[in-house]
Amino acid sequence: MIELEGLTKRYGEKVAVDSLTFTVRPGIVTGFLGPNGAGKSTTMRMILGLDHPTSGDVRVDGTHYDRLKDPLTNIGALLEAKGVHPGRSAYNHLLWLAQSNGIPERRVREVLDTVGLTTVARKKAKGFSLGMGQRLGIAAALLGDPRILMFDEPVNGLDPEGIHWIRTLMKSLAAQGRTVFVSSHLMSEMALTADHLVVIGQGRLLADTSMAEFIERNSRSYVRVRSPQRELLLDLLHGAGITAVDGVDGTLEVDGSSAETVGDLAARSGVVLHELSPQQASLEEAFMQLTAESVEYHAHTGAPVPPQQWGDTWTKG
Ligand SMILES: Nc1ncnc2c1ncn2[C@@H]1O[C@H](COP(=O)(O)OP(=O)(O)OP(=O)(O)O)[C@@H](O)[C@H]1O
Repeated sequence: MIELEGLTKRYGEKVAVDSLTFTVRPGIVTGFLGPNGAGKSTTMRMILGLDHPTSGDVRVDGTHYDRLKDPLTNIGALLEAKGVHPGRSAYNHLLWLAQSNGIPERRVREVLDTVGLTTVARKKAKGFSLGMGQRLGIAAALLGDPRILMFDEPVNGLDPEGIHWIRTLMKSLAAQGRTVFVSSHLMSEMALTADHLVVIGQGRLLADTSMAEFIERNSRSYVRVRSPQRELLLDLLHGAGITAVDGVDGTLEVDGSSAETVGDLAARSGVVLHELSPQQASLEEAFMQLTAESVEYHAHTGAPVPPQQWGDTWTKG
């Protein structure tokens, strides 16, 4: 479990992390989302004791990180896929980490196998691709068999097979009862991986909710209808008190009504339909729109969007 309480980090005038209070629980994958510069990496660095909070507190399984004995056996983290001496092989990098944390050498071979780097284990890290570097970072996080795992943008640089692999890995680690905390700015990726979401914007907490609740609140569902008798259909819908708006290519988008209701209504009046399909707007669209709005606002006025405003839009959908 990771517990944050009023966690705050200022860099001069800049408030990078602003009074964050939330708990990351075991047994599930918790996604940590927010646009670029929202404060995700700074928060993760404070969890690992790499940055000191200006105020507030953060605990890893009830203890401050710097009081953990052999920290790799409590919490494993992938922060950025650098931190590896370029002249050192993957094997030696992991061996060095293992020895400094009291971890047996056989574990090095196990994690290399888990991440699929066994065949290149003796190659120097400087020849590694971005994806291989990510896998090595993940191997290091797994080395101490920790109960808590934290990944900062783990799919960066991975190909589709690699993305699928890390998604499956995170879910299986959570299914083993571990705490899995993973940051991303990609809503679509999180929708496939996370059970719970913590969303921040400009350092502040905007949402701390289950994925199911988040989807229900933020994805718009509607029925797309296409008819050669569009005006007649519109009159029918309005007459029945059903709202429809213009969609793409002459279609209508009907909110708050089922496909069955619209189909029955049209059939009773002999209106021909060429399409009748339930639609669900993706969470990625909602996330991109909110992010884009905030970026655009910055560009036009130079004034930051108050995080609460973003949060209100976000949570009310
Ligand atoms: N060492 C530092 N000195 C000054 N400002 C910093 C420092 N580290 C981070 N910041 C600022 O704090 C804010 C939060 O940055 P952070 O890297 O935590 O965001 P992020 O959500 O991880 O972004 P990204 O998705 O782009 O990685 C940004 O405005 C960043 O410029």
